[in-house]
Amino acid sequence: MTGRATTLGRAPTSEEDPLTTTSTRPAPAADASPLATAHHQLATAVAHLGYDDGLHQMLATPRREMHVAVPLRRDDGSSALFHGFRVQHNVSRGPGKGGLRYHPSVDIDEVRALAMWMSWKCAIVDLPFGGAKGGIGIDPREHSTAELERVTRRYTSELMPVIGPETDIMAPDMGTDAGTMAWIMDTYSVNRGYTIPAVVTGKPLTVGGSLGRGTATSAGIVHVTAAALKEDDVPLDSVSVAIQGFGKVGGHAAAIFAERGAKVVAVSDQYGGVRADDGLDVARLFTHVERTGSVVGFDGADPVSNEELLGLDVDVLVPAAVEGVLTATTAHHVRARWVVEGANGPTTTAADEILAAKGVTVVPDVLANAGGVVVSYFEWVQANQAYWWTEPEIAEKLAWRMASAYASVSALARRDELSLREAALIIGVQRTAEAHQIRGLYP
Ligand SMILES: NC(=O)C1=CN([C@@H]2O[C@H](COP(=O)(O)OP(=O)(O)OC[C@H]3O[C@@H](n4cnc5c(N)ncnc54)[C@H](OP(=O)(O)O)[C@@H]3O)[C@@H](O)[C@H]2O)C=CC1
Ligand SMILES: O=C(O)CCC(=O)C(=O)O
Repeated sequence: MTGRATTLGRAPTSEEDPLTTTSTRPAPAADASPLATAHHQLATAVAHLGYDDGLHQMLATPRREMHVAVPLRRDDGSSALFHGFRVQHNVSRGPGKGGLRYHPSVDIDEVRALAMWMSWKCAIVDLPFGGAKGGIGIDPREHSTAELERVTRRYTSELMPVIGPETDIMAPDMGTDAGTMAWIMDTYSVNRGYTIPAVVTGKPLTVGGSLGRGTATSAGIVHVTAAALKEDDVPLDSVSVAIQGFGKVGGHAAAIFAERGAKVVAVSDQYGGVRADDGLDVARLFTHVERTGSVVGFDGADPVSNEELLGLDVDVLVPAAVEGVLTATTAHHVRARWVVEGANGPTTTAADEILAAKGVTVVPDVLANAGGVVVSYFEWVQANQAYWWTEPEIAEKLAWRMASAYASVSALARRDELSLREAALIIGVQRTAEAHQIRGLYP
C-alpha cells in the first residue's frame, strides 16, 4: 500500500498503484447481450487495475440470486404465471440497491447485468450501497392496475427473506412507478407488523417518498451533459438534443433540457418517434401523451422511427429506453457529438468502439443516470431519520454529487487517456473491491 491519495481520493490497496497499471483491453465477446457487455466492461477495468483472477471472479459473480414464481389470478378468473428475479450483485459497501423492472424481456441474465451496473454506479457516486436489481418478465401494458398490484404483492412476499432497509432496497425502473413501490412497502410492512418506509425508494410523497426523486435521474443526466459540454466550452442552451424513450427518464429529461434552454428536436417511445427541427414544445407533448398514450401523432411534428432518431444530426443523443440500441450497425449512423446514456446498457461493446473511433464522447450509464439512485439514497436517509428535506436542499445535494462524480471520472480519463466509461468503471470497480478487501472477505 503506497499510502498516497489518488485522483479518487482513496489510497490504492495493492502493492502497485492500480491506476497506473498498463491497460490491456480484453477482446469484446461476440455476444452483445447486456450480461456480455457488463462482463466485458468489468474485465477491462480489472485488467487496468491489475487484479488477480480470484478477485475478478468475485466481482463478476452475484452474491445472491432469487428466482421466484409469481402466480396471478387474472381479473377474468383465469390464471397466469410469471417469473420474477432479484439479484444482489455486491453488498460490500452496504445494502443492495437497485430498481425493479416489469418488461416482457426480463430474464435472469439481464437482471444480473443490471445488478452489476448498480454496484459500480453506487460506488461511482460514493453511496453506502451495493448493487442489486429485480424484475418480472411481464408486460405491464397487458394488465389492469389490480392485476399489477397482485403480482407486486406476491413478488414482494416471495422476496421477504432477502429484502429490507438494511439488506436490499428496491426502487422504480422500467415499467414500475411510485405506486408499485407503495404496494411493496405496504406488503413488507404488513408482514413485519409496522410501517417501514425505508424498504423502498421512489415511493409516493404521502408515504415517505422524497421530493425530487421523480425527476432525479433526468436532472442528473442534464447535470452531466452540461459538465461534458463545458469541457469543450459548449453552453447547454446552444445544443440540440434527441431522446429515445419518453418515460420517467426520457420524458423528464426532455422537460429539463428544454427548461435549461437546449432544443429538444426528437423523442420516441415504443410506438415510434416525432421530430421538429425547430424544437418540440415539450409541455404540449406531455399533454398529447397523457391523452393518447404515445408521442406518435404529435401535432406539428414529423414522424421518425426509433432507429432514425439515433442517427439524427443533433449535438446530444440520449438513449433513455432499453439496452443494446447502439450496436455495430446503428453506431455507424450516429451523428451526435455527445451520447449521454440515460438507459442502462444502451451501447454494446462493438458500438462503443465505433463511437470512440468517430470521436463521439459517451457519458456512460453508470455515471449519467446515477441521479436516480442518488436521490433514492437521500430518500432512504430521510426515511431512516424520519425527517424530510426541502426540494432546494435535495437539488443542491444532487447537483454537487453529480458534479463531483463527473469531475473524478473525467480527471482519471484525462490522466490515463481512457474513455469516460473506462474511467467510471475503474472507479466503481476499485471502490467496490477495496470495500470487499478491507472487510477481510478476500484473503
Ligand atoms: N427510472 C429510473 O429512475 C431509472 C431508470 N434508468 C433506466 O432508464 C431507462 C428507462 O427507464 P424508465 O424511464 O424508468 O422506464 P419507463 O418505463 O418509465 O419508460 C420507458 C420508455 O422507453 C420506451 N420504450 C420501451 N421499449 C422501447 C423500445 N424498444 N424502443 C423505444 N422506446 C422504448 C417506453 O415506451 P412506452 O411509453 O411506449 O412504453 C417508455 O417511453 C431504463 O434503461 C432504466 O433502466 C436508469 C436509472 C434510473
Ligand atoms: O433508485 C434506485 O435505487 C435505483 C435506480 C435504478 O434502478 C438504476 O439506477 O438503474
